This record gives sequence, structure tokens and C-alpha cells, in this order.
Amino acid sequence: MSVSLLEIAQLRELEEKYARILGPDVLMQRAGKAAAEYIRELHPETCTVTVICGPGNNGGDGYVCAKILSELGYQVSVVNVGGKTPKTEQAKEALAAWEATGATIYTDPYDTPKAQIVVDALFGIGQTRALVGEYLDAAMWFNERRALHVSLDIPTGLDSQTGNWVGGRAGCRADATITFLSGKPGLYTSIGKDACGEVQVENLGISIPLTKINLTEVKDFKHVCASRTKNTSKADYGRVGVIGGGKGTVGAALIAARSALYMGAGRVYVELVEEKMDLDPSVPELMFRDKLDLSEMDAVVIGCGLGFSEKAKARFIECLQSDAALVIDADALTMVAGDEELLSLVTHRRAHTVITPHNAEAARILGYPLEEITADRLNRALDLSVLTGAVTVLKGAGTIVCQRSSISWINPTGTPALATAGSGDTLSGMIAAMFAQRYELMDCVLSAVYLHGLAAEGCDSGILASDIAPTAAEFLQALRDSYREHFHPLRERTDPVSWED
Ligand SMILES: NC(=O)C1=CN([C@@H]2O[C@H](COP(=O)(O)OP(=O)(O)OC[C@H]3O[C@@H](n4cnc5c(N)ncnc54)[C@H](OP(=O)(O)O)[C@@H]3O)[C@@H](O)[C@H]2O)[C@@H](O)CC1
Ligand SMILES: Nc1ncnc2c1ncn2[C@@H]1O[C@H](COP(=O)(O)OP(=O)(O)O)[C@@H](O)[C@H]1O
Ligand SMILES: [K+]
Repeated sequence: MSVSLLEIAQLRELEEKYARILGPDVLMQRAGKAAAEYIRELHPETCTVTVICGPGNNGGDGYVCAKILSELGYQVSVVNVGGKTPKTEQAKEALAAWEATGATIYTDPYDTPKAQIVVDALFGIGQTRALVGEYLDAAMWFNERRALHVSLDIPTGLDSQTGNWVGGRAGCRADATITFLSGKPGLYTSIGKDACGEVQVENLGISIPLTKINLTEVKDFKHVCASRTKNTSKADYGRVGVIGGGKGTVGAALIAARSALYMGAGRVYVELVEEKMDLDPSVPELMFRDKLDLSEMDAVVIGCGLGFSEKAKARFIECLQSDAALVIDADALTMVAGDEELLSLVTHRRAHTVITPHNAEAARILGYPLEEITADRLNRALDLSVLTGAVTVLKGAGTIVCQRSSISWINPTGTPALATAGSGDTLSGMIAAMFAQRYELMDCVLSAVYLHGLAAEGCDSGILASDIAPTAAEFLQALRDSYREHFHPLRERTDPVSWED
């Protein structure tokens, strides 16, 4: 199963339930202890630490963590930012326990001695408005330190649901975040991808319910990772058709088509609506047709460099009316925006349909300003699936995959190296290749999105879009090797993925 990501209301419910079962301060004690242990793992040598605490329970976690670190031999300074009385009983008790050690309590972090580790326990999931005053100053102090930056639960200022800054005001930027009970969506998408650094989830000994928002794991598409049956031929791996080729943008279709081949499609055909080509000399395996017979295709990609001609639109309509699995990308998405006839054809499709917009395309289809998409990508992705009936892949940092049934996944792989022309075309071709190989709907989409991102992991410079699929294919190979190792009765189990639940 995927890693569950809980929303605030669900976290609050768990918090209340376990406060009743375990006692009101047990979770805070566990959170503070887990944070101290995590910091010790990150920096086993004892050193100087400053913990900045806010007025709520996040601050309470900070006081507990500070006391345990101090008992472990770290030299800890604690700041009760603004010097106010904490707002909850548990946080008051945690502050009192720190006070009982006789240590100085600072109210301004700028007064503290230099520290090798700084810990942000200002605000967690209870931050309801933009940082101002002493809290904003404290967040700035945190960011300015040349130290290891650790946030408790979430980086202060981050909206745990959307991954944006609360009220648009930037907060803490951590090198590492230890988050309690479960992951939260905002840690894995948008600004959250930068603000959290490494994320460690600590469930505090609580069993976490399954939820409708998940972080994709390899196990979510483990059928794709199983070995292919040996007694097969290219007919078993299907036919992908790529329709593009508007004036001057042939490359996009070629990139999508090549990617489908690399990801294991049996045959890949290209139709160029406005341009003419009979051969791609660098990938002679591709076959070109003036007009594809859609009834012969298992999966079709439409939109990459398609243009907006009448011919293109007519062809799009034929694709929508076909029984092939359809990946709708780029120009085809823009065509759908504001066109009721096309939208209705999308909605009424019987075969699998995936739309792959980036934020701007999503804004066009929904008729929203771009800011409304970026403000809440999870909910906007869901809006798109409800509007179109299709599986939505809302691309970007922390790509969101969602179904109309309201189950969503956030994809954890990918880097800014993917922010390069043609990278979305590659993804479309990869998804279609999975359809052609007849995997289940969500196996197809989740595997392609995950592997596409994985291909760019560790790359902080630039890559060619054409290189993404070959690298993704190598990762898929490694996963299949690992899966085979694991499930082979005569082999030792040394695989890196834990395949069984
Ligand atoms: N969930 C769990 O099970 C567990 C939760 N735990 C921990 O508790 C944390 C949640 O605690 P929390 O609810 O007390 O919220 P937190 O973020 O500390 O502060 C909220 C306070 O700040 C205030 N306030 C808000 N914004 C403000 C602003 N801009 N400027 C100034 N004030 C502002 C707000 O006031 P109000 O909005 O009511 O006026 C409220 O009083 C959670 O993240 C985790 O660390 C763990 O201990 C164990 C398990
Ligand atoms: N900063 C980023 N981090 C992770 N993935 C990214 C980032 N920027 C872009 N991507 C990914 O790169 C691809 C870009 O797609 P798209 O914008 O359609 O490109 P193009 O139109 O050039 O093909 C998407 O899969 C998107 O998720
Ligand atoms: K925090």
C-alpha cells in the first residue's frame, strides 16, 4: 500500500482519539523524543543546539525535544519566542519541565549563543495565518544560521495541505523535517518540496488509517515490476500511435514515440498532421503513417506539438471517439479548454483516458486564473478529474495523479532537471507504452510518472528529454531484477524494495 498522507481534520481526529486513549501529553512526549532521536541520528556527536518554540503544541514538542537532547549531552538553548505563556496545557507543562532544569529561557533567538543545529518548533499544523512580528523574525533568524536546520512536524509557515506558504509569507527552510503521525500532502508538493529538505515520517506508535491521499511507492505498481512472460511476441506488448506534427513541432511527437518504444511498447507508429516524414534516422524502429487506423491502436497519444489546425481538431475528435486508451497532452488539452463539444466527448469516452496538464493547461481547462491552480494543486487536480472523467496527471514539482473517485497520489520522484522542453512529451509516450502492454489503469499511470521522475533523480544540471525514457527503462529493469530476486523460490532475498505488505 501507499504511504498515507493525512489532512488536518484527520490528524486532529487521531490526536483527540489518542489523547483519550493514552493521556493528553503522551503524543507530545513521543514526538519530542522522536525528534531528539532523529537529531541524534543526523548528528551523533553532541554539539550546540538552539530550539525556537512557538505558542502551540509544536512549541511543546520543541521543549520536550530540547530536554531530551540536553539529557543526551547536547548543549541546548531554548527560545520561547515572544516570551508568552503557551496556549495549551501540554505545552505549558513541557515549558515548565524545561524551566525546572534551571536553564536560561530566551525570548529572542538573536540573543542565543551560536549553535551547530537549529530546531524550528514555532508552528506546526495549527498555523492559521501569515507569520508576522517576532515569529517572522524568528523564522528569518532560523534561515540565516549557518547550521543544520531541522523542522518539527512541518517547516513553520508551510501549509501542510497545499505545500504553499500560509498567507503567501515565506517561513522556515529546513535541511530535514521530522513529521509526526503521518506524512502531510504539503510536504511533498509545490514549495514544500524545497522547504522540508529530507522528510522523515514518525508515526509515534500509532496505526495510521488508509486515506484518499497517498504518496506513490513502487509497490503501487508492482505488477509492472513483475517479469514479462517469456513465451510472448511484440503483439503482446501492443501498438502505440502518436499523433502530432503541427507545423514546425515534429520533435514533440518523435520524443513521445521514442519514449513509448523505450518503455516496452511492441510497435510504435507516428502520424504527423501537417508535416511529412517517412523515417526518423536516429530511431528507425518508428513507423510513419499518413493516417493511423485508430481501431488497430491499443493506446494513442494526442497533442504533443499537434498545433491547432482544423485538421488537428478533426483528428482529435476521431481519437476521442475511438476505443484506444488515450493520453491527451499539450495542444489537445488547450483545444479542450472552452470547447464544450470536445469536453463532452472526453467525458463520454468508454476507453481509458488520461489528461496530463501542467498548471497553465489546468488553468485553461478549468477557466481559473493560474494562481488558483498553484494555490491548491490537489483539489484542482480533483476538479479536473470530476470535470473530464479522466485520470488527471497534474504535472510539476510533486506531480499529482488523481481519479474522479477522489483517490489521489503525490509522486515523490523528479527534479527540476525535468523542467526542459519535451519532458512532458516523454511522459505521455511512457504512459501510452504501459497501456499498450495492458497493465491496469493506475499501474500504467503511476509507474510511468514515478519512473519518469526517477530518471532525473540526482541530476541537478540539465538532461535531454530524449534521455529520460532510456534511463527510466534502466530503472524499470533494476526493479524487475529486484522483484524477480525477491519472489524466486531458489534465490536469496537481497532486494532493496520490500515487496510484500
Ligand atoms: N496532530 C497530532 O496528533 C500531534 C500534534 N503534535 C504537534 O502539535 C502541533 C499542532 O499544535 P497546535 O494545534 O497547537 O498548533 P501550532 O502549530 O503549534 O500552533 C498553533 C497556535 O498558534 C497560533 N497561531 C497560528 N498562526 C499564528 C500566527 N501566524 N501567529 C501567531 N500565532 C499563530 C494559534 O492561535 P489561533 O489561530 O488559535 O489564534 C494556535 O494557538 C503539530 O504540528 C505537532 O507539532 C504533536 O505534539 C503530537 C501529535
Ligand atoms: N521542478 C520540477 N520538479 C519535478 N518535476 C518537474 C519539475 N518541473 C517540471 N517537471 C516535470 O517535467 C515535465 C514537464 O512537462 P511539460 O511542462 O509538459 O513539458 P513539455 O511541454 O516541454 O513537454 C512534467 O512531467 C513535470 O512534472
Ligand atoms: K515547525
